[in-house]
Amino acid sequence: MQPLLTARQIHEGDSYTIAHEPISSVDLMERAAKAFVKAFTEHYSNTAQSVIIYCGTGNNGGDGLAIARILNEQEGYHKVSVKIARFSEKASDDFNVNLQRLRHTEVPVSEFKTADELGLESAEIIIDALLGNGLNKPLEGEYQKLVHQINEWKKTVVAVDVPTGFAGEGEIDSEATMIKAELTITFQQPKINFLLPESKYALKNWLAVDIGIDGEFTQQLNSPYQYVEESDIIYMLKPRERFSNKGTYGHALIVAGQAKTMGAALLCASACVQTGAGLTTACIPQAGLTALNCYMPEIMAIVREGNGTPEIDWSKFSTMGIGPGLGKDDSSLALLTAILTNYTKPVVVDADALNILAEHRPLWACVPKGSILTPHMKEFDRLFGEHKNWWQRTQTALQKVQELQICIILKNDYTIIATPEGKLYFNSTSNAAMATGGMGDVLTGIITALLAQKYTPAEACIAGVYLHGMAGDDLALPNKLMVVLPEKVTAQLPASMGALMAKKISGF
Ligand SMILES: NC(=O)C1=CN([C@@H]2O[C@H](COP(=O)(O)OP(=O)(O)OC[C@H]3O[C@@H](n4cnc5c(N)ncnc54)[C@H](O)[C@@H]3O)[C@@H](O)[C@H]2O)[C@H](O)CC1
Ligand SMILES: [K+]
Repeated sequence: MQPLLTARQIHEGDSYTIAHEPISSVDLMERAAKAFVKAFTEHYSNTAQSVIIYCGTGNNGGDGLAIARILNEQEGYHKVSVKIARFSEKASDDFNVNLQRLRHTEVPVSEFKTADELGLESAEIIIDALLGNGLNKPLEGEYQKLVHQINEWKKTVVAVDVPTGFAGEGEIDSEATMIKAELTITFQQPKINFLLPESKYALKNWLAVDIGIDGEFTQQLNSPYQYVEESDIIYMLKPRERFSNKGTYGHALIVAGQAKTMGAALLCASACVQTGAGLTTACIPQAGLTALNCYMPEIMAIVREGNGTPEIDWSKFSTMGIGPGLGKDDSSLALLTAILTNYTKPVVVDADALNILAEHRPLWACVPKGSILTPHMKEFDRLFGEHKNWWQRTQTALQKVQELQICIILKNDYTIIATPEGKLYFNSTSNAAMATGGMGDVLTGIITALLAQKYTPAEACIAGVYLHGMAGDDLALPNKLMVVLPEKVTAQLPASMGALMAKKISGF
């Protein structure tokens, strides 16, 4: 896991690294500038392009000055120039050192005291090194004017560490003034807010470059915010053992579907099978039985007849996934109530089952500890009330998982998993080609299968969300697909899991 740190913790990480590596702060800045330049030149390789670097007078500006020198002297970008915004008397020491160094190069440097002094900008690329992680209030005055001006030019902007005016954590005000950057090259770790949807106002793309901040130190800060990486899933993944049989991998029950929404049940149950549950039974309406048998003969059925609740032998099942296409009528309510009052092991609650929960608060007390709720944004707000922004949702999720002793999977680009230990895990796989109906049903099937195979609820969430996104990436990215259907993701799962297991066996 990569810990995601707040601005203050990032600053602590810098100071610790400076003191204990040891390295001087100006050398750390040089390392950061070099890492930025390496990524920049990979993306904007035409050295004949004109590049202007707008610098503040703090350390973000200091980075900008070092970047200008390195681009010019080491990378052959001869049309690099620098403009310094002298909006305050203050300048950091490392800014001053780098200004002296830059004066020994051919890079033209000019300064301005007000945004009005600027004429039209002729450079093709703007590097934003005005303010970084030191932002301590929304932009106003000259900074606000300057950032508006830069955005109006509609040039390609590449931000150093964070787009100026964008706060790395806390509520994002979509009305606030911030640089709109094509690419943000950030140091060491994505800032927490890069992973929330409102970051789209300032960031189109981002990438993180390693600048050698002490990893042991940042781990022990025990941040509640974590970024899930491939190695975490490889570590968690359990092999299929010799002499194992279907009983080894659990028996999952998928409670889903109505006559007109059988697709959701089929997608969910088939994903459960493909993720390796030893046995999968689907509790479906009579009308769906033929479809189920034709779609995937591996799945067994418990048939719901009319509006009655079927007999279920609770002891037979390792876990249950409930909700896709289930509907919210009285029979669905009765079925969900029967499950939650009779079954005590962790279950996965999705879709219509979440909506039933939202409308029947007394049922919440019956949700088995360790259960997993998988809402998208609207379902989340139906359950826990309206939220103005995603930061608020993350904080509510943190609070609710501890209160109810459950896990919550809040679905999005970087799906957020909240666990009862008070952690938020941000997933790093998936892509926009996967944004189609039915994808959530597949996720529920995957997570149910992992619970059946004795993964802990937190592991089932973290690994399930990762594998779901990974299968989608494995299909969409190499083949440049615009759209990936849930059924294809399901079919891809064994191969994607197998690829991770092969890495595990070969020691990565
Ligand atoms: N590990 C790392 O990530 C490293 C980061 N580096 C770079 O350092 C900056 C952070 O530098 P800092 O000097 O702390 O802050 P800024 O340059 O972002 O800001 C300077 C200064 O500006 C003032 N200020 C804050 N908000 C406002 C505002 N809204 N209006 C006006 N003035 C404002 C405040 O006084 C700030 O101190 C980080 O982003 C990286 O780019 C290091 O180079 C290496 C290690
Ligand atoms: K910046």
